[in-house]
Amino acid sequence: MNPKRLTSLKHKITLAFYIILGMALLNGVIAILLSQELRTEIEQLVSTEVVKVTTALQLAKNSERLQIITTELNHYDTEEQRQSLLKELTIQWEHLLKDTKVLYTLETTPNMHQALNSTIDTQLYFQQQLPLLDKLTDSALQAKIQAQNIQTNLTGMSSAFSDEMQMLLDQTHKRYSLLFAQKNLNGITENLSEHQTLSEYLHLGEHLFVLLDEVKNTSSIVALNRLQREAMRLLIQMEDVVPTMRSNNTIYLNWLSQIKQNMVGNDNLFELSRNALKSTQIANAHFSYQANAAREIAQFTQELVNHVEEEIQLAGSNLKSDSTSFVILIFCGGILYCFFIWLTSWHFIAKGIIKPVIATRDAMNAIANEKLDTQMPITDNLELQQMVSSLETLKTYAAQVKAMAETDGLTGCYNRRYLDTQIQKELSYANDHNMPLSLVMFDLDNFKQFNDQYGHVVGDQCLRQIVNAAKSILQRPTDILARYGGEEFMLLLPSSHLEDAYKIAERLRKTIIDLRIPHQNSAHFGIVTISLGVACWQPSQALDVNKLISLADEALYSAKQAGRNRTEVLDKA
Ligand SMILES: Nc1nc2c(ncn2[C@@H]2O[C@H](COP(=O)(O)OP(=O)(O)OP(=O)(O)O)[C@@H](O)[C@H]2O)c(=O)[nH]1
Repeated sequence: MNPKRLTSLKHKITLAFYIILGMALLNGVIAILLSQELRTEIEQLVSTEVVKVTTALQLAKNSERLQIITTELNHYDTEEQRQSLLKELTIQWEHLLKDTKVLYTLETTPNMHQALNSTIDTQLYFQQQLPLLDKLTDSALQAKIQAQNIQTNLTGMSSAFSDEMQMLLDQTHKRYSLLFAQKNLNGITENLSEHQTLSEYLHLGEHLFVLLDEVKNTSSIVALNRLQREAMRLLIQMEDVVPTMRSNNTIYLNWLSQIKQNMVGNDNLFELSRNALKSTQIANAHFSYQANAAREIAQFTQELVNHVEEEIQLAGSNLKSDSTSFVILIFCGGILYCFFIWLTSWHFIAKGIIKPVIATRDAMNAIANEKLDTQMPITDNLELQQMVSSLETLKTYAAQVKAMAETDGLTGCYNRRYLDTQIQKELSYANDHNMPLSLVMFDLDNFKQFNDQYGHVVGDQCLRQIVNAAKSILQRPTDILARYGGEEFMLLLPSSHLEDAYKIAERLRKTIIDLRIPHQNSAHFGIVTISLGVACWQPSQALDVNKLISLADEALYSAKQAGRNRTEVLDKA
C-alpha cells in the first residue's frame, strides 16, 4: 500500500499553476516596485535639479538685467524715464527674491542654505532702499530740471545782454562821430572812456554767461564750486565797473540784478546744480552697490549652477548604477523564476505526474505481456493510485486467466497448451545456447483397469498423487511437468542430457512405486506403476518439436511393450 497521503492530480496541477502564477506575480511586483523607485529618482532629478538649474539661470539673467537697469539709472532725463527704470528695478528685485526663495526651498545642503539666506538678506536690504532711491532720484531730477530752466533763461538773457550792450556801444560810436565832427575833445574823451567801460562790462558779462553756461556740463561739485567762485568774481568785477559809467547806469544795474538773481539766493543755478549732482552721486553710489550686489548674485548663481551640474552628474551616475542593479535584479529574478518553474514542473509534473504515469504504463505493458510478477508503481496521485488499484485487480484476473489457460484443472500441473508453447520456446533457447533438451513422457500402467476397479473419482485422486510426486522430484525451476493428455504426462527438462533425463525418469518411476497406491490388477506388486520414455534433442539435430515428442512417445511405447514399469530411451532425433 502506498504510505503517502493521496493527492488529486487536478489539485496538484492547480497548485503548480498557482505557484507559477504567484512567482510571475511576485516577479512582476518586484519589477514594478523597482521601476517605480527608478521613476521616482528620475522625477526627483527632473523636479529638483532641473528646476534648480533653470531657476538659477533665470536668477543670473535677472541679475544681469538689474545691472543694466542700474547703469541706465545713472543717465535719465525725464520723470517718465526715471519712473519706468525704477519700476523695472523694483520688479527685478522682486523676481530675484522670488527665485532665490525657490532655490532656498530646493536646496538641501546647510552651506548653500546659509549662502542663500545671506543673499536673501542682501536683496531685502536693497528692496528696502528703493523708496530712498526714489526720493534721491526725484530730487536730483527736480533740481536738474530747475537748473536747466535757469540755464535756458540765462541763455536768453545772454543774447539779450549782448544785443543791448552792442547797441549801447553802437550809440557811443555814433556819438563819437558827432563829437568828432564838433571837435569836442572833452566829449570825445568822455565818450571814449564810456566806450571802454562799456566794452569791459560787455566782456565781463559775456564771460560770465559763458561760465554760467558751462555749469550744465559740469559733473563734479569741485568744478561747480570753482565755476561759482569764478562767476562771482566776474559779477563783482561787473558791479565794480558800473559806478565808473558816466551815463545812466540803471540799465547795467538792472542787468546785474537779473544775473545775480540766478547766481545767489534760494534755488540759484549753482545751488540747484549742486543739489542735483549730490543727489545723483548718492543715488548712483547706491545703484553701484546694487549693481555690485546683482553681480555677486549672478556670480553666486553661476557657482550654484556648477554645483547643481555636479549634483546632476552624480545623480545621473547613481541612476545609471541603480538601473544596472535593476537589470541585474530582474535578470536574477527571471533566472529564479525559471528555476522555480523548472522545480515546479519537475516536482509536480515530471516527478508527480509523468513518472508515475510512465510507471503505470510500464506495469500495464508488463501485465499485457503476461509478466504478472511485475511490481505495481507507488504513487501519491489519487487518480493514478485508483488506476494502479484497478490494474492490480486486472493483474489478479490476468494471473487467474493465465493459470486457467496454462494449468490442468484436475492435477494442478501445466496443461498441453502450455507444454506445446514451452517446448517450442525451450527448443529455440537450447538451439541458441547450444544446449540439449530432454523430454520424459510417462503414462500410468493399466489405468483403465484402475478406473474400472476403483472408480473415476479414485482415479482422479491417483492422478493428483502422481503429479504431486512428479513435482517433488523436479529440482530446477526451469523443469516443467505437464499433463499431455488423459493419464499421460511429460517432463520438459531444459539443459539436461539424455543420461540426466534418464536418471530423473527412473527416480520418478521409483517415487511412484514408493507411493504404493494399491492397484489389484497391476502386474507389478499390486500397486500403481508408470512407464516412461525418454528422448533428448542435441544441438546438432534439426529443430523439430514433433519429432522429439514422437521419440519420447516411441520410447514410452517401447516401455509398455517391454512390460511396463520401466524407462526406455530413444535418442535418435
Ligand atoms: N479417472 C480418470 N481416468 C482417466 C482420465 N483420463 C483418462 N483416464 C482413463 O485412463 C484410461 C486409459 O486407458 P488405456 O489407454 O487403455 O491405457 P491403460 O489401461 O493404462 O493401459 P496401458 O497404458 O497400456 O498400460 C482410460 O480408461 C481412461 O478413461 C482421468 O482424467 N481420470
